[in-house]
Amino acid sequence: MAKPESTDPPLIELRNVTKTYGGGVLSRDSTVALDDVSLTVRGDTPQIVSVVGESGSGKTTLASLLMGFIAPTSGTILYEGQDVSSLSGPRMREFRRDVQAVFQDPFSVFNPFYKVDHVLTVPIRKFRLARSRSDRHDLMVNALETVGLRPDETLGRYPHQLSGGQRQRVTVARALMLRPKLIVADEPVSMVDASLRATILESLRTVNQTLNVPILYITHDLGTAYHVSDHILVMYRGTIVEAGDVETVITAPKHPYTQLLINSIPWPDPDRRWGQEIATRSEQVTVPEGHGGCRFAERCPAVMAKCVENPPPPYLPAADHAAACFLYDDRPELPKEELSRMLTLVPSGSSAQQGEGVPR
Ligand SMILES: Nc1ncnc2c1ncn2[C@@H]1O[C@H](COP(=O)(O)OP(=O)(O)OP(=O)(O)O)[C@@H](O)[C@H]1O
Repeated sequence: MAKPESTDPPLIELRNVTKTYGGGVLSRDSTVALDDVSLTVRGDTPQIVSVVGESGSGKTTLASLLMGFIAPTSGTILYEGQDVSSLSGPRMREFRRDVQAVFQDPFSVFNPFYKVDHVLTVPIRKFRLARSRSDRHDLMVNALETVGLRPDETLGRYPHQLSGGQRQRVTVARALMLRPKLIVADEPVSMVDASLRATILESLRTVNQTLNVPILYITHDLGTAYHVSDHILVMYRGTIVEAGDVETVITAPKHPYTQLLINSIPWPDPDRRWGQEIATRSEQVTVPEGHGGCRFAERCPAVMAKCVENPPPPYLPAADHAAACFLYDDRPELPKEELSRMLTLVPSGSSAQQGEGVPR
């Protein structure tokens, strides 16, 4: 059953955010990486939400905006109801603590000349998380154990003495020591061997379930998204084209882009029927260059005349399942800013207990 929605302002809210790189909005050289996206991330629903889409679809841009690393070209980003661009020093510090990142390259946070401990002690000092040496040690041990690492085999070592998977789990430990309200993991397993991916994703799952930390998992890999997440957002060229419960979206995708994406993947279980029949064209349509309609029109096997006139709003082809596609224009329309509300409507199904981790 859905939890009653909290009246507190959401942790982060994107309102009509567009991000354009290079040359200004009207320049021919500019790239619209994110196009008028509205999204709400509530910190009180401990879910793992995956953001999937092919390379260049705007996933990292979305993540960077959510973390305040870059500013939007237009639109507003709110942190607990306050415009991020006007946060005072102390509020910015809270924001930086509340939203933690786990990056693609686990090497990027390690200095090869310092022991692994350094990566953990820096945030402890910066955010004054411990009162004494032994407090600090307990904090590190606790965090490492939560992500499945043995502290005696991790502390005191140099980065090169750990495997890629271990290093990435140290970065997860580092993030969770701060008891964040959200972890944004941007392709956290793409640079490690396939054999180590499962352990990293498992550690994220553990953090999510034992400490109730919501996680935004950015990936181009639908397989891991399916296995690890509760909900999924599918992006195509800077827009969210489909969103919903992961099982529903993967097994019964509605948007032709998601259908193509899913059908192009060799799923491991041949007996299981993934995806759906791909929607096909019922009318002959010429897609003019530079049209202002659906960004997927050029590639869409089901393109219709109206698709090149206006961008489709998100419709609700099924309960808690949205697709921005005119194939569903006989279904209720979901106001764009409501798209992400779906992420809070369906409970995660996890039996997550409030964890006993590090006190805030
Ligand atoms: N700093 C930048 N300067 C110019 N263009 C950029 C910059 N960062 C991203 N872009 C462009 O914006 C678009 C979206 O990029 P983004 O990195 O957000 O996509 P992505 O979905 O994360 O891709 P990938 O999966 O390859 O990381 C792409 O066309 C990209 O080339």
